Amino acid sequence: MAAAVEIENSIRVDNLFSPDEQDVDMAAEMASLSLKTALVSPTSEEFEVLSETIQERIIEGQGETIYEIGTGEGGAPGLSEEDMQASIATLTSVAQPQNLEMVKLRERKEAEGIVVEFLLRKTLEPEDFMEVRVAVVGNVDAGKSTLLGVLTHGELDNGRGMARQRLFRHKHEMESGRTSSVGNDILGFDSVGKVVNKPDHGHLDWVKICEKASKVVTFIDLAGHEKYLKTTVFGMTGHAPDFAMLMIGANAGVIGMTKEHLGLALALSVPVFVVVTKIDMCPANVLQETLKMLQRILKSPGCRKIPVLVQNQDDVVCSATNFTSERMCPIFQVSNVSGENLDLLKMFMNLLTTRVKCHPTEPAEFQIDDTFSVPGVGTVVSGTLLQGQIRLNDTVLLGPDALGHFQPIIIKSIHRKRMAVREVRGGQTASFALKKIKRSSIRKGMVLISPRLEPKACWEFESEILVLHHPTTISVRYQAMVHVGSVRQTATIINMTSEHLRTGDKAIVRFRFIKNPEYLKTDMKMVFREGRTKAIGNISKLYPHVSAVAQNTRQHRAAKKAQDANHQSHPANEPQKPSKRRRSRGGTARLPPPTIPEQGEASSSPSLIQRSPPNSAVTVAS
Ligand SMILES: Nc1nc2c(ncn2[C@@H]2O[C@H](COP(=O)(O)OP(=O)(O)OP(=O)(O)O)[C@@H](O)[C@H]2O)c(=O)[nH]1
Repeated sequence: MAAAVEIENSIRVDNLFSPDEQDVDMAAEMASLSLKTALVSPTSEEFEVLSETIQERIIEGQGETIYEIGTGEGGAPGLSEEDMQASIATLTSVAQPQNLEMVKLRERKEAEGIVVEFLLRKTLEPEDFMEVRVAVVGNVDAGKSTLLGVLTHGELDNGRGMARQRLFRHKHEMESGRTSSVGNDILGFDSVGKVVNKPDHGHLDWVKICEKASKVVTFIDLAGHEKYLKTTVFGMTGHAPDFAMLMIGANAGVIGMTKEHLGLALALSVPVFVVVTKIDMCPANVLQETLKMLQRILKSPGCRKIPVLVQNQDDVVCSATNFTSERMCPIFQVSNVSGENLDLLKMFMNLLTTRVKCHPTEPAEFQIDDTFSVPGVGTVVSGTLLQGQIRLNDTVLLGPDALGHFQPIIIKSIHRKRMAVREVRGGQTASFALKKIKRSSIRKGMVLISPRLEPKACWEFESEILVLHHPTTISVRYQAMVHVGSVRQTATIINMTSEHLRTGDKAIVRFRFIKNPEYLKTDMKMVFREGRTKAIGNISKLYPHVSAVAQNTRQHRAAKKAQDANHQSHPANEPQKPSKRRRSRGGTARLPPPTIPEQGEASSSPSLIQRSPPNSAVTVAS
């Protein structure tokens, strides 16, 4: 018996300290894969490991990856023509059984031969496609709507607003030539990166695009005019863009709302690329001036970006593959009239991948950015699935309502870009038809959420904020609009770590929503604004809403008593009751108006990113 134990133990010890043969083999195969000649003539085991590695990379890249041949250990980069052909043949035999299309992106000469990069992209089912969301921002007349018209409809502009006509949604937009609402346009790429948009008499069939596409880029076209800034902020927070495309007219340069929009993208940590338009009508010296100014702003301590002028396909591959790092800022120079460099921009968009990493096992979380009542279908909500997966007939929780409650609801049907599908994954936008619910009981900012998350709504939250601009000072009881995800609601400052806040000041501030409790999470980015007053922040603490029943427990009464005693010295921190006069008028409970009147709202006041302390993420020397 004792001997048996000894033997058993010795086996265990052996196992612990010396890897078994299989592990040794595996390690050797992995090591051989890092050689630059790994694909020239792999053994069957090495081939197996290569297949698995590529499969993992495709899953990680949500359907695609870029593979470089000719670099690695074993000497200076580059392979002979013969070795390169053998390597490409190996990669092809790995790709084919996995249903991967191979597209050569670029080839370069190195010290010992050539290096080639391939895009490997999975051919998806007709009802599936990868998704990337790009928010389009920039000053009025920068050419935003025109560029989207040209990209999505494949016809150049005439310089007098022809291309944008296809995108305007309202009569007043047709007449004024100005975008006023958040618009969506899509550009589909097939598995080899060709554009699949084929307008039929000027009309785009989204379902056809999605069926043919492996990747669909959704443009969130945001208004350039200052009076629509509220809509623009909502587009940047509520539509969860992966990237922001900042458009600048070459002639006009960095003017008006350009810095404001750049600052917004920086504040929300959305990677930015710049498109300078109208190069066909801009004198060379003016274009140089615009580029110089732009580069100076991007490199300034507040932005700390690395501007990269994209001039050829090499630059495109290089900037697209490094773009997810927020530091890099590719700059394109295009003309919507002559079409110059539009192919580079399209190639870049084809290579972008969503920043949301999807783990289907995570509990679902969907933020609602719009609601509809569709005849014959019923109530429909649209928005973005931030994590997890939602399938047809799933039961999810909808909320919070005015009392902070969430109610179970069944998903009746799902559309992605107007196409009926059976499921949605994290990072994708969708519309859901919901069973047994009136549209009027749903508001933007509500969520559909997995019951596993046991969601709680909150009236109050704490945020570390930085004031980007305020003409005077902000104090307790100040009210302004809070934007967090698709939540857009006025909130009141009920206390903060400083007595007053001026432009450039930082503080921890406790807010209270005035109308409804909301579903929030810590670390969400928020924008707090009223007119030109703006602050940005990171939510650091939530005060979950406690229902009336729960509030009546003995512990809660005791806690409340203690809190009341505390608040006696700070009456301003009390949640407010409506005044008698308001109650008699049937008014809702609101806190008094801001103590600081809005002054000096002249258009010359500093922009969002002009004044903030050094090292803050958004200080830009103008
Ligand atoms: N010559 C030339 N004209 C252009 C180019 N791009 C746009 N335009 C013209 O510039 C004008 C303004 O373009 P829009 O696309 O409406 O500008 P926008 O940025 O969408 O403006 P808002 O919707 O108000 O924010 C139109 O008359 C376009 O025809 C270009 O590359 N070259």
